[in-house]
Amino acid sequence: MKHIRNFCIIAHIDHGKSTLADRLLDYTGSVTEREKQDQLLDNMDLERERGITIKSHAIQMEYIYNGEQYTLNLIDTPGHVDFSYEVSRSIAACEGALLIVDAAQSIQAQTISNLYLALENDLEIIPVLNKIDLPSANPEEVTDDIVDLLGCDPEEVIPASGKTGLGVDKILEAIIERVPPPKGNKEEPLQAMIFDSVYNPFRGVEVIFRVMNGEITKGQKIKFMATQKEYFADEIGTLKLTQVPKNTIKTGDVGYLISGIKEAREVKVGDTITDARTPTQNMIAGFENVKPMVFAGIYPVDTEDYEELRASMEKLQLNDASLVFTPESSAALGFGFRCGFLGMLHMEIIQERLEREFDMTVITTVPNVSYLAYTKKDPETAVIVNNPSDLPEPSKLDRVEEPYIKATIITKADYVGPVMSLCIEKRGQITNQTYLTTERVELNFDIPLAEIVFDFYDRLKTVSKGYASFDYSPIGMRVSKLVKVDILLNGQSVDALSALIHADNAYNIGKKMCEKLKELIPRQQFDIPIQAATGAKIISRETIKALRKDVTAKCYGGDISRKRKLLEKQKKGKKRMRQVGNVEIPQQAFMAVLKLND
Ligand SMILES: Nc1nc2c(ncn2[C@@H]2O[C@H](COP(=O)(O)OP(=O)(O)OP(=O)(O)O)[C@@H](O)[C@H]2O)c(=O)[nH]1
Repeated sequence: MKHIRNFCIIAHIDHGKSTLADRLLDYTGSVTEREKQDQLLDNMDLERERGITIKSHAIQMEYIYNGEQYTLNLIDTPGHVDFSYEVSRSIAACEGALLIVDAAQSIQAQTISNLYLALENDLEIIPVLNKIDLPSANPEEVTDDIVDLLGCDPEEVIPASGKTGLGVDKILEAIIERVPPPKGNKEEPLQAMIFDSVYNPFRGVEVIFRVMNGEITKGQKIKFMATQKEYFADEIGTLKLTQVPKNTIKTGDVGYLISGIKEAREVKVGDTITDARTPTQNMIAGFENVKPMVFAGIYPVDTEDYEELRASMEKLQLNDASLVFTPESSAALGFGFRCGFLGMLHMEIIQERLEREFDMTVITTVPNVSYLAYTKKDPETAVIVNNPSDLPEPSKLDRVEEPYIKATIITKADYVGPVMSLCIEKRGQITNQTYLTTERVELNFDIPLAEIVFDFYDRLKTVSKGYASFDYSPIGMRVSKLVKVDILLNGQSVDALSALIHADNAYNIGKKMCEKLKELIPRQQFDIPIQAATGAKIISRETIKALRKDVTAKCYGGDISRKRKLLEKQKKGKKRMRQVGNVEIPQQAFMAVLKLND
């Protein structure tokens, strides 16, 4: 155990985490030339394209220092707020963290929020000043920022470059010297924490764990404490670039486990693995069932594809336990599913995977967060509202609660005004404002999750000209005045277009919705009135004028190739249209409420 070091890398997005991780692997000789791909740790196609480490993995390196061999387990942490629970569990599996700060960008919101997580878990922090090769680097200033943030000595900050490899040796030295070896007792019953799982269609779910106490042996009968399920440890081993099977994984070490688990749902990140016969009495603290944060309806474009969509979603769920769905039906869209996602990025990923892996074209409805409603009849029992149509009638409603988050924003002093206005427009309450330097300010807000999951980040980028970084964490439910805004097309209410909106904004948003839908819904042979309503009250109205005859006439005569192009364009456009009553609605219209400020 004395020769094991478990560490993770925490950084703001794009500060060079993956590049530096690759360098560490290189330097310790953990990778052969052949195995070198440009971003070793990001091996899912989608991840690579987006440049975001979606799933955390672990990798083991061997390093000889002062004549002694050390095992270094690098535990990768996902870089997006949607996956913050996984980050917290990965951090809990370590004793130390490299805190990487870009020498040109300095400290950003994610640097701070990840740092807090690491400090809560008592990790030893090794500050790394990265990208010092950049001409725009500001090493002295940024070192001062780091010293201020951590209260450390300037000498503790390691200057480095993932690009040139400078400083990598110093980083490895610091990991061995400064990060404490794992504690734990090998005589105690097995107690290991699951911090990740990977789905393999041939071998079943691969569980990634860190042994806290005791040890795990191949063939041992084990139990997962949260799910109460028992398995045999068919194969265990350590994670190098490939899996290396072993007979035991000892106290303090990190490994993988394969035991024929077919569904990702059976493996819960944060759960404790123990021995089935002599179980530990203590589950590792911090286990939580991950809860979806954002809900949306997913419907097949073609109603006949419903069963196929169900089969595809079930397959997706096998390898993505955080995706949840229940059947629902909509008067406008027919049969589909109400799906729960960890966040907007997760939702986009699922939609994209449905298209790529299953060739399903789907209509997604306006996403919403999960509310709690209490009725006058039973004001103690919460009704979970994941769909606007689940909201009880206003006359029966006692109160509604919505999820709030604590937001951390770091920006330049020049943009404090616009950033504050944006937060206030989004119903945020400022709780703190700290000048990190004379130039840079940290702002804290309590703000409803519903206001930030959609377009907040884009708006923030615009008002700060890109000089703002942002991160958040949930802080619970608060009472809120919410109303359901319905949209009527041709006098008919289209349930899939309804949205839950704060009462003070209902009129404004209803009006903008009508205007946006007028832009998005193609003109047809007849006038289409668009109305927004709360309850029986119409709050806004627009009309899509009927097509004039001579517009269609354009399709006749003239150049044949042009006509074909036009037809093709129409066909493509059709792909994501839904006929509701006698009105054709394109996919964008179902998302209109998200694009009101475009
Ligand atoms: N000049 C210079 N560029 C670097 C250095 N390290 C990383 N980069 C570049 O910075 C960008 C981001 O690097 P990544 O390693 O992907 O950053 P990351 O923090 O892993 O990003 P996420 O995984 O998306 O959070 C890439 O374009 C890298 O080529 C460095 O030391 N010097």
